[in-house]
Parts: sequence; structure tokens; C-alpha cells
Amino acid sequence: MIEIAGLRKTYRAKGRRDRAVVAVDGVDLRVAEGDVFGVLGQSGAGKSTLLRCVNMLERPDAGTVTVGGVELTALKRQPLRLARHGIGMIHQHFALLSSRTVAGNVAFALEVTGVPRNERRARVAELLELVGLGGRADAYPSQLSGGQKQRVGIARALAARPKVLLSDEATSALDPETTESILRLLLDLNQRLNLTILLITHEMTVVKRICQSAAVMRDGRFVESGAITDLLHRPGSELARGLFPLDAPTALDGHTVVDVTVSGAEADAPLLAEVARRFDLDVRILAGSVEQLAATRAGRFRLALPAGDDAPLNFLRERGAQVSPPVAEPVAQPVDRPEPTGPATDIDIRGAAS
Ligand SMILES: Nc1ncnc2c1ncn2[C@@H]1O[C@H](COP(=O)(O)OP(=O)(O)OP(=O)(O)O)[C@@H](O)[C@H]1O
Repeated sequence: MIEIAGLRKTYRAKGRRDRAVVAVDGVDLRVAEGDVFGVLGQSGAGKSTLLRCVNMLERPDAGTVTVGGVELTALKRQPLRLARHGIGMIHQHFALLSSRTVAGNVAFALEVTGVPRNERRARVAELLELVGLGGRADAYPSQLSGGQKQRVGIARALAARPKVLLSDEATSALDPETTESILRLLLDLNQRLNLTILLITHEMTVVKRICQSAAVMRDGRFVESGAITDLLHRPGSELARGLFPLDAPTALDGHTVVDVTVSGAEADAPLLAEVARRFDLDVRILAGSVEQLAATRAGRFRLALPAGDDAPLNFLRERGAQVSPPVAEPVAQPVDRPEPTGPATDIDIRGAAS
């Protein structure tokens, strides 16, 4: 539904061609119809610029953007305006018109696309029902909570029945409970309307709750990208680390410490108990959790197994688990020397985790 190839966007300070910021630096992206794709990255990574290039609010310097089979980068002004009607957008700070009521804000999107007045009224009512704001048509934005304002934003974005919704940090200004309700609404709309959603966020929760696919963006580039189920099993995946942080020791005497990632049916299977029974060994879980993601159940654990036997790890791999290389080499217990008094390790475990 959305295809981006070789996208580049550079900002140049006026009159200073030497002072350039490469905001998007060669991004390729494919979002399938009905998918929810999240682009995750810190401030300045280039996420907003990328999103604004998808509906051509920013014109890229190079590369192509194709939405629903139409190459937007090849369109002139007027056909581009029409094509944009097929792409809705929601914003972090809602961007509502304060002088218009809820109904007026949603109707505005229909006015600009030329929908006749009598049709507008019915469509607005339908849209407000869709986002759970049926009773608030006559309220003004200042009388609404943040979550309600975002619901108006969503209704307005869907007014022209777009097949694609772009979400620019739509939940960043909301508290966790409201975030949850807006994410539930987006997921519901994705499923009911087969809406393709491309969202940018710096919140791991958003990816965890609603994305089937994701990319991690840094310095204008994607450092990893794909289906979440694939990324979870990719050795060294930043996304896997972010979704399942393992705050735990990286070494245990006489043990090999590894990080194990499982998804799908194996996430709920008694896999670790099976390893312990089958190989007659003690498996220590140093940290870990199993969670429901949008696309799958998944779990990630840091395990300590008795050193020197690869068979249990190979068994886990055969059962579809991704097993990291040893997180830290086993440390022999000093026999003759006194116990160290300082911290056992100063390794940054977040950096050491794989
Ligand atoms: N209109 C602009 N003119 C000049 N530089 C810009 C402009 N817009 C963005 N940039 C620069 O491009 C880079 C990427 O910015 P962008 O807003 O796309 O990142 P982001 O990941 O969305 O960050 P944030 O979440 O803070 O908005 C940054 O260095 C930013 O300063």
C-alpha cells in the first residue's frame, strides 16, 4: 500500500548551502495493505520528515513515494491534492480549529473535499459514532480532554474515507490510560476498515500494542526494519531489546548466560521446564517476561545454564527459539583470593545484552 524507495531529504539553511542537515538519508520502506507499521526513533532521527514526505507535505530531494499504486513523487500540484485525500493524518497536538465545534472540525475536512452540505451532516454523525464521540458533536475543543481531542482528530482524518492513515506521535501528549484507549481505537479502525497505518513514535508501548511491523530509525536511516516476529528473532535486534529489556546480571559463576527469544506457540509452551527435565539440569531465569504483542505472543529471557554443554541451547534453537551468543564468558570463582568488595561487574548490561 505504501512503497518508498531511496528517499532522501536535506534541509539547507537559507543562504548557507554549506550548512545542510540530512534528515532522511536513503530510506526504503514497504507497508502492506492493512498493516500497522511503526517507525521508532529518538528526537531528531528524521521520523517527522519521513512521514511528511509520504503525503508530500515535504518534497523529497530524491527517491520515490508510491501510495495505493500511485507514485506521488511524479504528480503535479492538482493531481497531488486529489491523491492526498486518500491519506489521512493525525498529529501529536491534534491541530483542531478552536473556533469550531467537534462536528464543525470534522465537517471542515468534508467541506474542503467538496462534499455537499446534506451529505456532510450524516457523514459527520457517522464518523463521531465511529470514534466514540457520538454525544459531543456540539462541544468546543477547549471543553474536551486530550483523548477526546485526538478522537476528533481521527474522525477528521478519516472523513474522506482514506485507505492510509499517517500518525505523527498521536499519543505522545496523552497519559498512559488515554494512550491505551487511543491505541485500542486505532487497532479497531485498522481491523474494521482495513486501514493501513504508518505511525512514528518514540514510545515502545505503541509498537508493542499495535504494530505488526516496525523500523528503528537513527540519523535519517533505518537501522533495522521488518515484521516484528522476524525482528524479535534477529540476533542483536535493538527492537527486541527495547520491547523486552533484560535488567539482570550478565555472568554467573560456572554458568553460561544467554538471552533467549521465543514467539508464537512457543512463547506459552513450558519450554524451559522441558529443557530442565530433558537434560536434567537447573535452568536459572535471571530476568524475562512473556507478553502479548499486536502480532503475536512473545517472550524473552536471560537464562543461566551450567557451563560446558551446548546440547540444551541447541535444543532451544531446534524448538524455534533465538539464542544469543553467551552474554558474558563464565567467570571462574577465585579460590585463594578474598571476595571482591566492590560491585560484581561494571558492565553496562543494556549494552551487553543481545
Ligand atoms: N524545516 C526544517 N528546517 C531545517 N531543519 C529541519 C527542518 N525539519 C527538521 N529539520 C532537522 O532534520 C532532522 C530530523 O528532524 P525530524 O523532525 O524529522 O526528526 P524526528 O525524528 O521527527 O524528531 P522529533 O521527534 O524531535 O520531531 C533534525 O536534525 C531537525 O533539526
